[in-house]
Amino acid sequence: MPAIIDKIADALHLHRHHKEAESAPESSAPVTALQSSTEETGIVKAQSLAVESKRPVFDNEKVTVIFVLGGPGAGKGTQCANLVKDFGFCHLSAGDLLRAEQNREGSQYGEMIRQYIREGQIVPMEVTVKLLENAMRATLAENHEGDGWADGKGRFLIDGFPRKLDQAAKFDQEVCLSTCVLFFTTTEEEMSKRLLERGKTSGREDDNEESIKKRFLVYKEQTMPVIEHYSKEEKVETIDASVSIEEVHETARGVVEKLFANK
Ligand SMILES: Nc1ncnc2c1ncn2[C@@H]1O[C@H](COP(=O)(O)OP(=O)(O)OP(=O)(O)O)[C@@H](O)[C@H]1O
Ligand SMILES: O=c1ccn([C@@H]2O[C@H](COP(=O)(O)O)[C@@H](O)[C@H]2O)c(=O)[nH]1
Repeated sequence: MPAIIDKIADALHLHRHHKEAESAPESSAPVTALQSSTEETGIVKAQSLAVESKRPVFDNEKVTVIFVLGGPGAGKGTQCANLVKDFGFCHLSAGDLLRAEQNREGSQYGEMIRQYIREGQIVPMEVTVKLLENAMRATLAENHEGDGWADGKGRFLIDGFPRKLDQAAKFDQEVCLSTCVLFFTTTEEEMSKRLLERGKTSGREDDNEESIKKRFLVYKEQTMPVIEHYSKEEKVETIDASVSIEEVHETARGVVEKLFANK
């Protein structure tokens, strides 16, 4: 394991394979209780102390995870916001969680995250997967109201993740087996135009020409293999994102409706 990853894993207590009992598949071996750290927010918010186990933290029979992928600026965040209104999902953007951690006072990962994001590179998966797991746990503990949230159930749109094959494997095996991938596609030219327009007001350090080029390259080299992987498992729903926001939304809503109808 490279030194930086090892250091992060140590800080997150990942070498101990902590797991919690809540929402885990019933057939698995019993585990001991959850212990929360004193920290209110951030990566180490809720660490669990449990016996070694390889099962996912959340049971995919109860917790639905839909990954949302597509190139930078394809419109993932925009469509997630629409699907939240339609279906009561909890929308978790991996990029937003990383930016929040980057800006969290006292975070030991802040500077590292900033550098990765500026370069369009993928932050070491231990950090991102732990942020997602913590956010899911916190949401499930909130007693969220609405369809799909009774009796320990939940439904999540995980936006901009997994960006790399190793993240996909880690999340599916250790956090929750994903149900499907919504894959938004359009041309690089269109994505670039949208990002540069967004960059006029977003304040994002990576909405500039230089970072955008790097993000496209990382997307092609590292994220496309994730799409190919899930395509082989017949989990990918490809949605044309070149049309208007409303038209993309109609298609996306139809896809999710079908998915829930068959669940
Ligand atoms: N179908 C569309 N037509 C035109 N503009 C769009 C469309 N969808 C999204 N946009 C605009 O494009 C920009 C990028 O959209 P959005 O932030 O949803 O993309 P994203 O895929 O989440 O980006 P990133 O990967 O960088 O997080 C936003 O300014 C949004 O308003
Ligand atoms: O799983 C992830 C997701 C994102 N990143 C980094 O964040 C930026 C911005 O992501 P957006 O989805 O566009 O908000 C991305 O370019 C990566 O640097 C990551 O490392 N891992």
